[in-house]
Parts: sequence; structure tokens; C-alpha cells
Amino acid sequence: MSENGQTVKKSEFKYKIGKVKQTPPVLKDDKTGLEYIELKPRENEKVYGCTTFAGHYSEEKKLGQGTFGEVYRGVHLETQRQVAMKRIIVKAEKDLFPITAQREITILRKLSHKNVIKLIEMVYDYPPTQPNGSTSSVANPSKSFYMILPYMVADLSGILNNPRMNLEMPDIKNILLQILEGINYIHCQKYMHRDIKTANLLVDHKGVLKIADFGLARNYYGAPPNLKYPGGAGVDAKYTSVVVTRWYRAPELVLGDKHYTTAVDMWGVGCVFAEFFEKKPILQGKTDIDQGHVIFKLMGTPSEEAWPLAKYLPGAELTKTEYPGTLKERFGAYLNAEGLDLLSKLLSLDPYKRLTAMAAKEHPFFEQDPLPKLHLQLPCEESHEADIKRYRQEQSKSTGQQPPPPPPGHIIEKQPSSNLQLPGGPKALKKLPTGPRLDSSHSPKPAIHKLPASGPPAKRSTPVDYHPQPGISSRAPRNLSLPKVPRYSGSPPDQGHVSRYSGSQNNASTATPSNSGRTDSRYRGDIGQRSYGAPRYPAASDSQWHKYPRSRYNSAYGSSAHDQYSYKDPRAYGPDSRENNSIVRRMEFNAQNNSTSKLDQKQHSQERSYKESTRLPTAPSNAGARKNADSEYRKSAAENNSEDIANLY
Ligand SMILES: Nc1ncnc2c1ncn2[C@@H]1O[C@H](COP(=O)(O)OP(=O)(O)OP(=O)(O)O)[C@@H](O)[C@H]1O
Repeated sequence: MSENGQTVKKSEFKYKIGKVKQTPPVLKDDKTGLEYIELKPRENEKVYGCTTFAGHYSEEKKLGQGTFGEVYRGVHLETQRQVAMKRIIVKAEKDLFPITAQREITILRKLSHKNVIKLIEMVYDYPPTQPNGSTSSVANPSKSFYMILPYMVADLSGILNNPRMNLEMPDIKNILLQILEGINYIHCQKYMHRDIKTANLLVDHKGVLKIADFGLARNYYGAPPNLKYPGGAGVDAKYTSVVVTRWYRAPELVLGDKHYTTAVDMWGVGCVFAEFFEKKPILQGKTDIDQGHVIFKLMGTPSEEAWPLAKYLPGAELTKTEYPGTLKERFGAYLNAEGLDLLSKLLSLDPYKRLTAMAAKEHPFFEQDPLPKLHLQLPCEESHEADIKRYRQEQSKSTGQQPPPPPPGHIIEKQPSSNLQLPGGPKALKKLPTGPRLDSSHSPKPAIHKLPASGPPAKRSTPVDYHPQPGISSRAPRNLSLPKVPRYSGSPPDQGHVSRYSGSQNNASTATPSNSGRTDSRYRGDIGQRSYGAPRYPAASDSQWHKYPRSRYNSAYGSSAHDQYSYKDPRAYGPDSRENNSIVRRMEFNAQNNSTSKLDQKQHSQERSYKESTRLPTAPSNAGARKNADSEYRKSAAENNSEDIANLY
């Protein structure tokens, strides 16, 4: 009975009393005074946070060769799903984890977008234990880590070199838009990729393109790009200029600029765009200096008006050449006026005039007939960089010619032969000498994609879907008895993603022009046809493989299209984001100062030889002139270095 005489039902106050789950004790670090919880390693785990390879994964086929390891196709045994495994070998004698791999893992864990490759998990393969207790019979066993990635059936270099695949203009536009979506997201997340090339643009069996290989990526300082100020972002700092595979290297990098911006990635996009037509890299410099000549031969030597800051760069000597430019003659056969305009703006020599990804997406070229394919459909055939050699052999057999050598920076595996002893054993790899001797007479004749003056895109004679066929399924056959694996639950990539734009699933199979809520002519299509990536702005997550927290990107920006990208304040990313990135910076710093990685060592020696070969003008006068011209944006090297050092502590 209550005070006012009313009876209160007992059930309303019923509390469920149960066992309180024990929380782990919070400990305090004596040195720092910080509180922490001690996490116990999971069962069967040698390295915290990593699943063991044995019993969980199996290797199937080698897909590609990278700088620090190989990429394999494999199977996740529990789900029988195909995965790609990027192997990172940690040499026992050095016990150093490659800095590029560390950088790639850190960055991939933070990114989540339909057009960016996803890191499923890290796997550790430790040397087998011997009966006597030692780890291996080998004196210095190497440990292997694997980055587990969704399996992608092809990469663009494989597709372009595959004589059985022919891309038409609607396909090219679709692919280009997907690249731009991915790059725009990466840039808005405050990263530069710094290695955009066809081999790093992967395509899955649904025709979704994903940007991969973040080994050279890094975060940049300053504001992200916006539509108001072209030319990219990240100008506030000094970075190493020996980045990007040479043939895709932007002119400012070739001239030794260290205060470059996200525009370096957009140059790569321009190179990829043009490569669709010639089916081979369009700017094949034999040396770093030759790369400059090759670029200016295509785009014309820049006048002072065309690229005012070029004269302050270390390699400014190159701008004394007088090349007229041949872009129109070379690509006029493939592209109409709008197409040429887009290409020339992506390949703008002055990075400040180069289109940003978000501006390029809005280019009228994509509004014109033929419209971009709504859903990319390609013949179902595995086409990777590793297959190029085979395609060339096939072609040279049919024409009786020798295949041209592959591009520099690409590592090819020497086929073990009975009468050829390679130093380091049959598995030894050989890095190609820089500067390919490409003989145009040996290269395959490019297929010409002439645009119809107007009207709908030319129809395929036999449309083939880019969907699994027997033998190339996205799932391996269920013929293995599977061990029970308690961890690793999750749906396949790109399934079950709910778009925050359309409220529907964000994949090509469900997003339609109607549910995307857009009337954009680019997304027009037959009713019932699938829409090309309906959400045109980065979504937080496109799969349930990961449960990584949403990035700041979504909270820092508003909901309208422009607000999504309009820059608010660099500090909107907050001090803790700087903290997050400090690991990457630390690695960057280590790389620059301690030269711990082979790649960076190579880059530095290349940079040195380049400087010597271009006979640098004395630093103070040039540095002073440059600083005056660009003082609004650029900080001095000393400031940046001290900031980097400060970030370490
Ligand atoms: N997820 C994937 N699915 C299928 N193939 C892949 C995948 N990731 C990489 N590959 C293949 O492996 C090749 C090399 O991969 P990646 O570029 O990531 O390695 P890398 O060590 O960084 O190489 P590089 O040193 O040449 O940049 C790619 O060109 C592609 O053909």
C-alpha cells in the first residue's frame, strides 16, 4: 500500500537480479600514470590480434609479386570463401616488420569505402615447432604475416593486357567514376595514395573497382580538398618526392617538388584514363630525367604562365626544353572534345590547375553520350598483373615476336629452370633494370575506341556478365573437411551494406536510380537495371567484415553534398586523429631519418642521384624565392621536421 492509499502492482518494481559479469581489473602504469586493462591472448594465438594461418587458411595460387612479399589467392577454411593473402616476410635475423606493410595496415584499418580494398584481418604464420622444442630445423626461420583481403578477380593492368577483354567507352566511364569515388574518399580522409597505377586498381566479380596497395600512402597536413580551391590538398608540409611508380609520376615529383599535394594521385588517374586507349602505360620514361622529357613531349613544355612555380623546383632545368605537346594528336582518335578536356585537366602540368577527384566526377564528359555503364560487366576471367607475361607470350607466339619487357619497379619472378642457377636459389627474384626498352613495333596494336558522334553506346555482340562461372567461382568447392574455428565470423564483402544515402543496400545489385534518390543523367538507365554505385559520396562502411569504428569523416562533415566535402577546420579532425596518425608519421619519420626500409633506402639513393644529375642550383636563393612565392601555404622544412620530431613524444 502506498502513502495515498493506492496499491502499487508489485510487478512494476520487479528487478531482475542476476550474476554481474566480472570486468577485467583496471591497472595503472607506474611510469605514465595511465590506466589500462590487460588483455589475454586468445587461444592458439602467438601474436596478439592475429589469427594463426595453420588450420584457418590455405594457399592456392600466386597472384602477384610485390616489393616485400607475394600475393596469393587462398581459401578461408571455415567459410570456404576465396581471399587474397598478401604475405609479409619478417626476416628472423633482422626481426623488422617492413615499414610499408606497417603503413598499409594502419591506413587500411582506418578506411572503409566501397571503392577501397578492405583489410579483413591479419594472420600470423610461425615456424613449425620441432619435437625437440626448437621452432624450426632452419637456422633462422622467417616469420610470415599475411594481410587477408577480399579476393578480386582482376586488376586493371591485367584487364587491359588481356586480349580477350575489350572495354568500351561506357565501361571506361564507369571504371573512371569508381576510381574517382575511391580517390575522393581517400583524399577526404586526409591520405594521399601515392601509387596510383593500373596494377593497384582491382576489380571484383561484381564489377566493383577497389583501390589497393597503400604501401606508399601517407596522411597529409592541412585542409582536405574542396570544390572551391582546385589543386589538391596537403601543401602545408614537405614529403619525400621519390614516390609513385615512375611512369605514373606527376611532373612536380619528377622536378623534385617536396611540397606536393593530393594532386599527385590525380596525375595517376589521368595516366590510367589514357592507358585505357593505348593499353599500355602512356608515359614510359627510361630514367627519372627522361620521364620529364616524356611528360613534356606529351603535354608540351610549360610556359611560365602555364606553371608559374615550376621554375623554383630543383629540376627546373627541364622546363627549358621546347616540346610542343601531342595530346590531341595522340588521343584525339579515341576521345571527343569533352574527353580530351577531362584528360588534359587531369594531366595538367601545374598541380594547382589539376582537377581534384571531386571536381573530376562532375566533369561534363560523364554526362555525355555514351553514358557510363550502370553496372560493369566484363568477361569472367581472372586477369592479374602476373598474367600479363602469359598474355604477351600468347601474343608473341601468334605474331612470332618477342614480348616487350615489363615496366620498371615491377618485380618479375624468374622461372626456375633446370640449366639456369639463380643466385639465392630457384625462388630468387629479379628486380628489372630501370628503363624498359619498349619497342613500339613489338607492343600490341591498341584497339581503337572511336566514339560515335552521338547516340547510345555501341552494343556488345554477346553481352557477358562478370559473374562466376565454373572454375572461377567466388567460393571454392566444398570438398574439404573443415576444422571448427571459433573466431572469424562475418558476412562476405559488399553484402548487407546499408547505404546512408539511399537507405538500401549499397551495392550494384540493389542500388537503383530510383532508390538513390538522384535524377542525375549519369545514373539514368533502363528500369530495373542496376545503378552504378548509387551513393556518390563515401559511405561509412560497405561490408560487415569489419566492425571498425566509423571514421571521423562522417561526423566532421554535414549531410548535404557540398557540406560533405567543404572544408571546415583542419582541427575538426582533432588532436586524437593526429595521435592516430602519429604511428604513420613515426614510420614516415623513421623511414626518412633512419632509412629502415629497403624501399626508402632505394628512394633516397634515387633522389640523391637525381639531384646530382640535374645539378641543383644553390639552395638558399631558390629556397628563398620559392618561399616568397608560396609562403602563404608552405612551412619551412625546419618547422616540419621539428613537428615530426615533436610528434614522436
Ligand atoms: N585483393 C586482391 N585480390 C586479387 N589480387 C590481388 C589482390 N591484392 C593484390 N593483388 C594482386 O597482386 C598484385 C600486387 O599487389 P600489391 O600491389 O598490393 O602488392 P605490392 O607488394 O604493394 O606490390 P608493388 O610493390 O608492385 O606495389 C596486384 O597487382 C594484383 O594483381
